[in-house]
Amino acid sequence: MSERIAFIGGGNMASAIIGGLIKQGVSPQDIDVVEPSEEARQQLSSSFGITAQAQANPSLATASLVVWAIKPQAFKDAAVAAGPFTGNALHLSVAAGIPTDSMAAWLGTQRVVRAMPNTPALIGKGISGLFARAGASAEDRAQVERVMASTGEFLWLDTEDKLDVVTALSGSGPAYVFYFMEAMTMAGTEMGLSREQAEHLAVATFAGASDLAQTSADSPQVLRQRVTSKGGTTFAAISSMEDNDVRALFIDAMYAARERAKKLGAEFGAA
Ligand SMILES: NC(=O)c1ccc[n+]([C@@H]2O[C@H](COP(=O)([O-])OP(=O)(O)OC[C@H]3O[C@@H](n4cnc5c(N)ncnc54)[C@H](OP(=O)(O)O)[C@@H]3O)[C@@H](O)[C@H]2O)c1
Ligand code: PRO
Repeated sequence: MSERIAFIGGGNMASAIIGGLIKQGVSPQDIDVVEPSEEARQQLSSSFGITAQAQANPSLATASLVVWAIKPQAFKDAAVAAGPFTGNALHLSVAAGIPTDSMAAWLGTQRVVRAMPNTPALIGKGISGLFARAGASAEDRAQVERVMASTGEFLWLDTEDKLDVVTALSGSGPAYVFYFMEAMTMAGTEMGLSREQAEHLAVATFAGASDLAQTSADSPQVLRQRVTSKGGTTFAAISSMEDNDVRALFIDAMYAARERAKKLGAEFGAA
């Protein structure tokens, strides 16, 4: 990758992608970042040696790819500020909800792709859903794949609305996993383990179970059944969860996340 890449927004997700690109051999000198927060600019400088700009400026015109890594709420204003300099670039957004229709209208180009990554991207173990607008060429898609591969796995979606589902599942998903880790740690501590012991056991359990699910030919359901001896301890725990409708509540929570993605798009994507 010898092309220049500009990031609009230099926070968590931008840093995860930039970290992956630099590990892949991209020079920090080929990366521009627009980031209004001084603290975030300092972080980019100390982590990656990148001197970020406080606002959009004509130097963005040298970028062949612009990555939009800002909150949906800030997208339109940022697009209006940077759009005049980026007309010739391919645009890749990681923002939840904001539709490519809006981006195409704000930026005056059809070369728009959306990605929904997740924070394990920070260690190259993310997974992203990707959707390309019809105006993005095969080479545009290939360029996006090269960038997103630096953060982990990716899969292409055939319709844009499925990105909201990916957002609810794997985009927000790490938070669900951490939430369960927190609950397991809390329970283990209440029952007499030290906090460190309980957290260690919870984190290692998720890591081991995830590796097992990834490498096994069996489904998560079968793997769960293998842990669950009839009349045993796991059976007691799973029965308690089923009696309390934990599965249904969890599914409700994911619908709430998808709904929020749609609302963010409708509210902040309005042209
Ligand atoms: N975090 C995740 O797990 C995750 C996963 C998938 C997708 N995403 C998406 O990624 C996007 C960014 O999320 P994030 O977690 O990286 O947020 P973040 O850490 O808050 O980073 C966004 C950065 O953009 C800056 N910003 C605000 N207005 C700007 C402007 N006009 N031009 C340039 N930069 C501007 C913010 O500065 P201030 O703080 O000063 O406002 C902030 O530093 C969101 O749209 C989110 O939906 C996030
Ligand atoms: N973080 C962003 C949010 O919570 C998008 C997916 C993960 O809105």
